[in-house]
Amino acid sequence: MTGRFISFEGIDGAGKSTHIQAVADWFRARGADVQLSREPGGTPLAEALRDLVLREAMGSLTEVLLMFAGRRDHVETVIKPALAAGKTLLCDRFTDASFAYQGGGRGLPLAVLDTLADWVQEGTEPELTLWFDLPAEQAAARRASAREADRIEQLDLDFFERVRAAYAARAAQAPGRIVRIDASGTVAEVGAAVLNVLQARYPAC
Ligand SMILES: Nc1ncnc2c1ncn2[C@@H]1O[C@H](COP(=O)(O)OP(=O)(O)O)[C@@H](O)[C@H]1O
Ligand SMILES: Cc1cn([C@H]2C[C@H](O)[C@@H](COP(=O)(O)OP(=O)(O)O)O2)c(=O)[nH]c1=O
Repeated sequence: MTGRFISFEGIDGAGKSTHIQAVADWFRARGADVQLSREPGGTPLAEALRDLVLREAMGSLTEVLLMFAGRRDHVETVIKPALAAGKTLLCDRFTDASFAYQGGGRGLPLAVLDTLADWVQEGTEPELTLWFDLPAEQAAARRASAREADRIEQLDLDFFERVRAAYAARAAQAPGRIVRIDASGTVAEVGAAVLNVLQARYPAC
């Protein structure tokens, strides 16, 4: 039995977390065994690494190695077993975030990221990625009224525009997997766009 692996991406404040629960409800209403997870994090070890990476000052290469170290543990101990058990695994961020943040934002060479992704994922890849796309300025305004900024969220608008551009480049390379959601509308409008994608993608559900 092989489950479904769906990831949620976008710059901080784009609205991923707001919509992931509705997607879980949509699949559950259709009989799926849904499991939610997130990166960085998703296992006790990876959550400990998340605390470090979002708080401690470090270089870009250290940052990406910690992201992929956590991802390896997550893939091995959570994602692969969930898919083997036929579950629908919804993950708040996955490897596209490393290409966007550490590749686009920090400027690390994409060849390094490709190698890390090959080693760490061993072919485990989302079948669908919902990319919540929003201008950096609008995302920053949403974040400002919602929460205190962590180490990465404190970076400037230019950083987040580079991250956004890197997501766009990833989407252009994987048009069958990554679906862009215009996240600039109201919560209801964005939610409707998400449901449209699900209905088109899983008509038999
Ligand atoms: N479409 C929207 N319009 C206005 N505010 C929104 C919208 N979607 C989410 N928000 C708010 O913006 C903030 C960030 O949303 P969140 O879902 O946490 O983003 P992310 O998980 O992508 O960082 C939250 O306070 C949320 O309530
Ligand atoms: C998975 C991943 C996340 N990140 C960053 C994006 C976010 O700024 C941060 C934490 O992600 P996230 O949990 O989505 O933050 P929030 O719920 O506060 O929006 O980690 C990377 O830089 N690289 C990665 O590979």
